Amino acid sequence: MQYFNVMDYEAPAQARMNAAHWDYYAGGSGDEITLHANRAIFDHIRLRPRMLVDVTTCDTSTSVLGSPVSMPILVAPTAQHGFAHPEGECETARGVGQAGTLLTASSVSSRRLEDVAAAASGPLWFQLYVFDDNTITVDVVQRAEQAGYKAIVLTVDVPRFGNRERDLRNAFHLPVSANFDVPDVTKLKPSLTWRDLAWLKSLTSLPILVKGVLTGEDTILALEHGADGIVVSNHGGRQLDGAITSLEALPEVVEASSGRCEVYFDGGIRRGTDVIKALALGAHAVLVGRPVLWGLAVNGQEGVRHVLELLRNELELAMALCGAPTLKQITPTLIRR
Ligand SMILES: Cc1cc2nc3c(=O)[nH]c(=O)nc-3n(C[C@H](O)[C@H](O)[C@H](O)COP(=O)(O)O)c2cc1C
Ligand SMILES: O=C(O)C(=O)c1ccccc1
Repeated sequence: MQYFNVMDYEAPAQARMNAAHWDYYAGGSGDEITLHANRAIFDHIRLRPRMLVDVTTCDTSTSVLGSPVSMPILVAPTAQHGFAHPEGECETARGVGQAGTLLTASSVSSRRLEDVAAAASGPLWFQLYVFDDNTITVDVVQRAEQAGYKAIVLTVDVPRFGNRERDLRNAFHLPVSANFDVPDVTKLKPSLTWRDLAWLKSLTSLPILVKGVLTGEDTILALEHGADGIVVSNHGGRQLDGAITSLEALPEVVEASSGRCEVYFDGGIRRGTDVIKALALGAHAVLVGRPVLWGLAVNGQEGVRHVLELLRNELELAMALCGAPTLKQITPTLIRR
């Protein structure tokens, strides 16, 4: 089997995995309208390439909140990598490190955050879910800081767990996280508000990104409450079905941020040309969720590395064909109005 693009990993990953675990990874909420729209929207955005620019070398390297990475393509937090590989997030971390980029480790993982850090060779961010018991948050944030994670990514689009009908049909329940002793990880704190961001900031000196913002209004609130970065995301179509796609939301978030913080993007990235479109609309970098899990399931760290390397090579080619040999040259003029 040869893998020419990241989609080539999807069916082989499904074939290797338990069916209920596959559905958990693949699925969205409700009618999966937002899940599908996240992909479809990219087809409606067309590029305006420029010609006769010297593209002998196209440089994909950048830095994210100060950490150098080989490409503006990071790994999104996804729960329970143990469904895809016995070594779970430790194996993912090895592959991500080989690709020279950054892993956002989920709160809800098969391996402890300290073990993931020990396996990593590149920078890490820690994704935070807040549960009712504040002592869990205090403990996990301090441990992440201690273990060398470079930022906290607070996910704000799960006041309640989305309606994942595939999981209901499969009678699938998430196992406990290796990180903390919470019996039901889907019972997040529904009373969480912007004011808790200030409390979170008091717990750590790490920068805090807010993940799951889809409006200019919330971008302004996030910045007012001390956010150091935004991740535009609809949670891969797994929370509010019918929510706006991340790509549609991106311009208003970028505008509302008015250059005060780095704006990140996730949802539906499967091609280098998807990356260039998100960057042209103002994303500093993108995060990739499911394709990394496919690579992990098919071929462990090597699969993770290859999925990321495929995207990097496609981005590099797209830069050349757009006449944008540096990331700085990827601007809104690349997008048809
Ligand atoms: C199986 C799975 C588990 C996820 N778990 C988390 C999580 O623990 N925390 C979080 O903030 N987002 C989680 N997400 C959302 C991803 O971070 C990301 O927003 C989304 O997957 C991006 O879309 P993509 O899969 O199309 O690239 C999860 C997504 C998937 C598919
Ligand atoms: O499955 C998810 O998308 C997810 O983000 C999540 C939320 C709470 C617990 C475990 C995973």
